[in-house]
Amino acid sequence: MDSSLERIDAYLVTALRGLSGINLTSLAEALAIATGVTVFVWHVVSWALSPLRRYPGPFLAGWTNLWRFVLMLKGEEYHLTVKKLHEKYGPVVRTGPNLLDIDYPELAKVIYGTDGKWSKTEMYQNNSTIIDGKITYHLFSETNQVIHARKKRPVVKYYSMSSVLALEPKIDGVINEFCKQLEQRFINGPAGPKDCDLGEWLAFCTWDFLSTATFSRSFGYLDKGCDFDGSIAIADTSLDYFKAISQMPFLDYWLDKNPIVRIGPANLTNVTRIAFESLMARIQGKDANYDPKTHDYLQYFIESKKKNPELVDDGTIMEYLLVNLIAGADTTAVTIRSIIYLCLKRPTIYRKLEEEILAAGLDPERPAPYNVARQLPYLEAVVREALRFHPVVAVTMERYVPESGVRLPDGSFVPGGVAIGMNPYVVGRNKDVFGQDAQEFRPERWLQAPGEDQETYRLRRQSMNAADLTFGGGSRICIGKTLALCEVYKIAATLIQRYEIELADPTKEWKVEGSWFTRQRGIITKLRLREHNLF
Ligand code: HEM
Repeated sequence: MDSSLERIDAYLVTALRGLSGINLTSLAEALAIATGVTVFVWHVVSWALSPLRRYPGPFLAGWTNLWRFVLMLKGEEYHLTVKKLHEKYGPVVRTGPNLLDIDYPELAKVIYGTDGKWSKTEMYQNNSTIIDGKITYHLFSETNQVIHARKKRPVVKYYSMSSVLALEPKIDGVINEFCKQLEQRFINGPAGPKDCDLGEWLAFCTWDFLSTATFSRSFGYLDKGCDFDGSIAIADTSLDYFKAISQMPFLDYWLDKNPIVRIGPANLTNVTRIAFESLMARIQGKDANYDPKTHDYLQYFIESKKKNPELVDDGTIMEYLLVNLIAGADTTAVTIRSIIYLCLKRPTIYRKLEEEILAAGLDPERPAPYNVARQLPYLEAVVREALRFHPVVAVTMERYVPESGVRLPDGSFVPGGVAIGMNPYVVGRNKDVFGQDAQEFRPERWLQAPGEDQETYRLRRQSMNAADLTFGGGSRICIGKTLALCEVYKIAATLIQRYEIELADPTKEWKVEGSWFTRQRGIITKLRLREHNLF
């Protein structure tokens, strides 16, 4: 035993002597070169063997995801660049070593289908939190279709039309507060009328609305008139992080999910605290904000736990609460901003919309009822067109091709495991579906044209509906679509019937930031109460 230890000892000494003879700088250089060569060879081999080699796209994108990561970091450019690439290369563009961005509306129902075969890629997984040391995914970020279905089943019915309409009194309460604040601050204030950053106020309204609909407690942005706890700004920063990191998802494990030092965007601490406090108070029967006469999502989720104890626990309820707030507030604000701004920029369209809303016989003292606003054909056309023209989500919504592969309309075959996706911005401008003027904002495209027969209109509308990915599609379609549209119709109709709205400087353009939520800034307006509202 002793002699073998001595032998190992002697061996180590010799080895160390040998190492000390080597120039450490040369060793480091050699290692760096070897690593570089290995990475290079690996890239060349992967590139040469890739089944996606035949598809056109930016040269760098075929080699590394850094191309799209950097593009996203730059901000506003992503969807515009991808659109230009489609104009240059056609319907299939390779935007990553394993990613194709396609503009084949006829495949929308296949890729975003209900059969559960096309799963989301890892790009979604970064939108997650660590709970008890474990990364936890929610309805939006869960990529496993079976687990996703298990999460969705207990709550999906609470987003149906009847459940949403049961919340209408709550929506009305927030719209009344919104109008009260606008009038006090920008119309009837002590210093007289003032310009209003309507875009910013719409965010205060939709955040307060979502918290009221979710746990009967307003965050208080409308009352305070500012992002007083910084949550709206944190949500923006988190999305900026998410949009870039989702292009190279593994980076998230070094940054946000780093177990040693977390290097990610700030957490939505205040939002999480309020959600947690509301849950605890409600379970203990001490929630003073809750009026059992009108339900809210927290109550729906508690009900779902009672009915499905094997699927829903308090942790799952927290997930449901937070995803409502994260996914539901800014998205709705972006949509209402688009409706108001895009129409105000085109006075003929705005006047037509105004005339229709003013002729609808709405009670000027109350927020527009959803069932009336939803029946206005021109408002419907404007909402559809605003979502198409300025989709809230303008990234490639990636899905993995199932094992069986898929044949594209150009005849080429894409094997299983490749990531494919469509971008609502690109597909929404497809000229075959939306017409030669797809680049224009023209709500009339959603209406029957003069002289167009009923059947032609039906088919045209059907193909536009099929290509409309503004709320995603299939089993992963936006769960909050009905809730969002109820809010959108009510707020747009109420604002237009109650106020004369003008852009403070009609020559000024808004500024669009980002692609995961194309949020806009700089919608500065002048508001005046309409005569009939001077009660
Ligand atoms: C006008 C407003 C909204 C728009 C345009 C919108 C858009 C979208 C889109 C495009 C997706 C699919 C993303 C993908 O597959 O990559 C999505 C998913 C989702 N949205 Fe929305 N959304 C809106 C409002 C809301 C609201 C109000 C809520 C909740 C209260 C919500 C909750 C969700 C959730 C949970 C998902 C993931 C669904 C799943 O994967 O099962 N959204 N949304």
